[in-house]
Amino acid sequence: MSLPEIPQSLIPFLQDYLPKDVPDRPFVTLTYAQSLDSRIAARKGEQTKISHIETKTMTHYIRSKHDAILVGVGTVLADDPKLNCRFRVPGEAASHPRPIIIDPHGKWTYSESQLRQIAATKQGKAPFILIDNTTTIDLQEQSTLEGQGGEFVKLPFFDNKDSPVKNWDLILQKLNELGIGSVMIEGGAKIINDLLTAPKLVDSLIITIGPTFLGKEGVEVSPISQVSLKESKWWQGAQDVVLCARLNLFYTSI
Ligand SMILES: NC(=O)C1=CN([C@@H]2O[C@H](COP(=O)(O)OP(=O)(O)OC[C@H]3O[C@@H](n4cnc5c(N)ncnc54)[C@H](O)[C@@H]3O)[C@@H](O)[C@H]2O)C=CC1
Ligand SMILES: Nc1nc(O)c(N)c(N[C@@H]2O[C@H](COP(=O)(O)O)[C@@H](O)[C@H]2O)n1
Repeated sequence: MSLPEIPQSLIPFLQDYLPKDVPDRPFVTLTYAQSLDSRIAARKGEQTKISHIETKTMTHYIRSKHDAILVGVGTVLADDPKLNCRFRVPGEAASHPRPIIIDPHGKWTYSESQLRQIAATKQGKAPFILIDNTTTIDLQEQSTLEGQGGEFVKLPFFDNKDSPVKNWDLILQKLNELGIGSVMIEGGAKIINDLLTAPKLVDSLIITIGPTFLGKEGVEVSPISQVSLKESKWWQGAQDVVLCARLNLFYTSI
């Protein structure tokens, strides 16, 4: 499916929040779509459409500006996503980000995924799958993945079981070594909640808010502690609003 043109007013609106060079790690954009009651899915393990076609196109425009797109294993298991870029500038080739999947225990089977089909048909890139050093890799899976240009990448995740931020330092350092200059992090909830409290690691925050309540069974985004934002601004579309902001280093109370 190809997407319609992006609303022209979104281009200047997003400009200051798109990747630039940052020292020693990739530029990090945290971006997702949520309901009015801060849910990103209606139920655990379920994919829920929140974005209007306008803001979906925006997401793909943002994908086109990043070297990589990262999600957790909970998201690939629930959504079986494509993680490619379906936004086209007329006359230009597609600019697909590299999918990065965090799957320390090796729970996801790449060969059965939609991502495999996407890579096989050159509609996107094969992923880099980040697993723990101690996790055994299935040789057939490895051969399928590597044959398409993807990789299993080992990291000592389990050494930092109680410190998601330490793991994020490792992840971003590894992406830097892999030549990734910018990464768009789409979720899911665990990752978003962790990163909302890591202002030193997140350069831009872009949230789409749709006019819906997903209810108490929904997958909630709510960081463990208070988080305040700076440089925030809003865009109003036909259905959704979009917030661009940056994370404040310290919570500022009134
Ligand atoms: N509306 C939206 O924009 C989006 C919605 N979603 C939804 O979110 C839900 C999935 O969210 P979750 O279940 O929270 O899963 P998740 O996608 O955040 O994955 C969590 C898992 O990833 C691994 N992981 C993540 N960070 C790690 C770290 N720093 N170190 C080691 N391992 C790490 C762990 O195995 C963890 O259990 C799905 O229902 C999906 O549809 C996902 C992305 C965007
Ligand atoms: N921007 C946005 N709006 C929604 O309504 C969503 N449910 C999501 N979900 C994210 O997009 C991924 C699906 O990507 P593909 O279309 O398959 O490429 C999904 O895995 C979530 O990360 N995003």
